[in-house]
Amino acid sequence: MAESPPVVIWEREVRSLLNYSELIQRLEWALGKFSKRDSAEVIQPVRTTVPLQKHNGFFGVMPCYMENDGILCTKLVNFYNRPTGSTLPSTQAIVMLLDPEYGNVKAVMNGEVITVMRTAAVSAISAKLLMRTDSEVLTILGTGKQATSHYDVFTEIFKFKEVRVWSRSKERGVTFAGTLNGPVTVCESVEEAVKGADVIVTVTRSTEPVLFGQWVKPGAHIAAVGACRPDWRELDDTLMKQSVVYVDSREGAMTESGDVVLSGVQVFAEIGDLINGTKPACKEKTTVFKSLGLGVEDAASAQLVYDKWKSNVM
Ligand SMILES: NC(=O)C1=CN([C@@H]2O[C@H](COP(=O)(O)OP(=O)(O)OC[C@H]3O[C@@H](n4cnc5c(N)ncnc54)[C@H](O)[C@@H]3O)[C@@H](O)[C@H]2O)C=CC1
Ligand SMILES: O=C(O)C1=NCCCC1
Repeated sequence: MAESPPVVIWEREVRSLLNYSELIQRLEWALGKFSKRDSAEVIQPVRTTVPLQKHNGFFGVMPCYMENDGILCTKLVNFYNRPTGSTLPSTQAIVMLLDPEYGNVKAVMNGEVITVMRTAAVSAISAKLLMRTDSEVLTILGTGKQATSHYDVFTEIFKFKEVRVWSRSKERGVTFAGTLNGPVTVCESVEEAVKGADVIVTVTRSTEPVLFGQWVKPGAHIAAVGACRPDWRELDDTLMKQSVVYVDSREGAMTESGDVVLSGVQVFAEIGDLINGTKPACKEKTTVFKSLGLGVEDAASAQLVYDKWKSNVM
């Protein structure tokens, strides 16, 4: 019997099928499985990245197999360091869900929505586990797509008294603030934005440190999302060295994170270790969660989209 052609689930539909509360649950489940290093649970190599030198970008391939759950998936993602003012997209992605037994592609999905939402949801998981319970001030550095998704999930699941944003251009900061569903303070400098902040999200395309340890309040939690190449930085050595460092994947961090590799710090634990209860959450210390993005996050998110799509059509 010939298999059916893949279903195509595109941007608007993916967005309508995903919500942060279900996504967070699925991602906690997936990250916990990932950190068990049990090949029947998750096989997920570090992303293969091909440089697109001529276009100042990278092509990433992110496969993942969850045997016990029958989930086989890959994401193809292109990401670029576009010059300021470029109108070309900085990230493009598709996610493919396959049948592990038959081998066919079951679904092809828009990957940009999955990427922005799952990344923000994982940062929110890190904050749930690592920020102090009395946290009041959230700062977001960067005003792109990830800044929006991080604002959305952090304000949906936590109650901050103040949210601050910073962009290299004040004008962009003000424009960005106008797109959000709530009040934010637009700051002139990173130092002003992070002074006294309890939680700091870095979502820039910078390749040099933008956040310096001397400005960060002891005990703050930092979700560091940009700088996904081994020679790129968002955080300086001082901040890395004064923090307890958590990552999504140890192998990924040692291969892809300039903040980890170039500062020479030891990774303390994976977020999945916290979820599994095999490593402690050092909430009283300054904590950095270095996020790079994992195929297992895309696989869990895509399966959620597919399950919900199927339940709608049946
Ligand atoms: N950890 C993960 O799982 C993922 C990480 N990323 C990374 O997150 C970062 C943000 O992604 P998007 O919001 O999609 O990008 P975007 O292009 O939509 O926004 C980037 C932001 O960074 C700012 N920026 C650019 N160069 C800068 C510099 N030198 N210093 C300070 N700010 C600068 C831009 O003005 C803009 O506000 C990127 O580095 C991207 O590669 C993206 C997807 C997943
Ligand atoms: O996980 C992802 O997807 C990405 N991570 C870093 C760079 C852009 C895409």
